[in-house]
Amino acid sequence: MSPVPPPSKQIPVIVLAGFLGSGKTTLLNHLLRACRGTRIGAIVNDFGSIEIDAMTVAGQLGDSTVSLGNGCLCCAVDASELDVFLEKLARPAARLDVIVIEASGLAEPRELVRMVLAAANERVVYGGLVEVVDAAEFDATRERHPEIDRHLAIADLVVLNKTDRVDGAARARLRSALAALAPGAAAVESVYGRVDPELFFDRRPAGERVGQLAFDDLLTADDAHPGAGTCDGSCTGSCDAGAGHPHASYDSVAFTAGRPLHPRRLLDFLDSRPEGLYRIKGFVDFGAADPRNRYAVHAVGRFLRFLPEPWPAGAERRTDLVLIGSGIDAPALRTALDRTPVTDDPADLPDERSMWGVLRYVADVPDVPDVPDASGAPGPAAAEPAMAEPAAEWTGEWTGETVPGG
Ligand SMILES: Nc1nc2c(ncn2[C@@H]2O[C@H](COP(=O)(O)OP(=O)(O)OP(=O)(O)O)[C@@H](O)[C@H]2O)c(=O)[nH]1
Repeated sequence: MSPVPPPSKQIPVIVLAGFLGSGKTTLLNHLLRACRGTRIGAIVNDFGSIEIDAMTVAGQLGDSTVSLGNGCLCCAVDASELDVFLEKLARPAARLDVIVIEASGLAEPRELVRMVLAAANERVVYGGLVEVVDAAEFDATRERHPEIDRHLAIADLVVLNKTDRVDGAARARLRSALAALAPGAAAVESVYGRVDPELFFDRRPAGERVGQLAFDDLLTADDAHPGAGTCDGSCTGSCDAGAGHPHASYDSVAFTAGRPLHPRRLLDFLDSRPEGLYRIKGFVDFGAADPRNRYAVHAVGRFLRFLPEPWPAGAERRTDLVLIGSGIDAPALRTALDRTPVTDDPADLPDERSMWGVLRYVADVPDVPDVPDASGAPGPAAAEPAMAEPAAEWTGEWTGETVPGG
């Protein structure tokens, strides 16, 4: 009997990687909003026990969004878990054109790529590795995590994000550093992840670059995950199986509160956060201090930003935060956070002025169009952002540029 031929149309699976806070979710949100009829399936692999990224991915996508939950996909025993999710997304009824896996900011992209390549599902094909780089934090991150060089070396597309946070000279320097680190990869700059979606939907960079990242290379790589096969995939960062991965030395703290937080006390907590606490993300309920809005909070390094957005209809009023850092005292952080909710003491009720500290970190949200279509009109999906973002002009112009040396 002859083997069953693979289906004619295979769905590219793109791995979207990048260090903590580099802008992966922002970019994925942009793609989902600017897709113009292209059907995208998203797999969000979050780190920490609350799935903040899954909550922020635009529109929630219903059946098309699969969050892998707590832990790091790269630690899964084998690719079977990923296969289950890919199977679900690749079924013909879902009619997807592309699947994007947003890796945890601490995932080892090589492992994720290997898993996609090894996927049993014949309806999917590996579509390339996109590495998002935070222009403002790149040097510091690279110092702490030299393995970033290894990630860039296998990238098919490098997105130099947050270029609004650096000047022209720094941008040029970063571009040439990335050219050396990611030879052969296309490079593109962006602000708030606003890259041309065509880069993701119509191109299959890896297919055209056989040799850069071949299946065999990955299977025989001698620097493979030393602990692969020993972790159940539910690690929260202290798992030994991840030794050698960026997350090996990281811990996460998940904090949930049903009571509103006191703005002043939360600000005190944030202003005094320890150096090693690299990333904070989530949603805050300030209760009576602003009953209309919940506040998305993002801290990356010393950068802090609050983004108010109206509470979704029917959403439970509560606070969910994930804190990720290295060398952090998790119990002490939890104790400090436990002190931030408002108490029953009437004198403790926040007033209007209590919000001033928070408002210092709220960005203006000018009304700018998203990536224009061929007619110059703003994309239709741009009208309904799921998460308020400080908007910025799209500067992620596709240059088709291949970095010298490639
Ligand atoms: N100034 C500036 N901020 C940005 C840009 N892109 C993203 N951000 C902000 O950076 C923070 C982190 O962005 P995310 O998209 O959540 O980053 P991430 O890589 O998904 O983060 P992890 O899931 O923790 O790894 C958020 O506050 C974003 O609004 C940008 O181009 N410029």
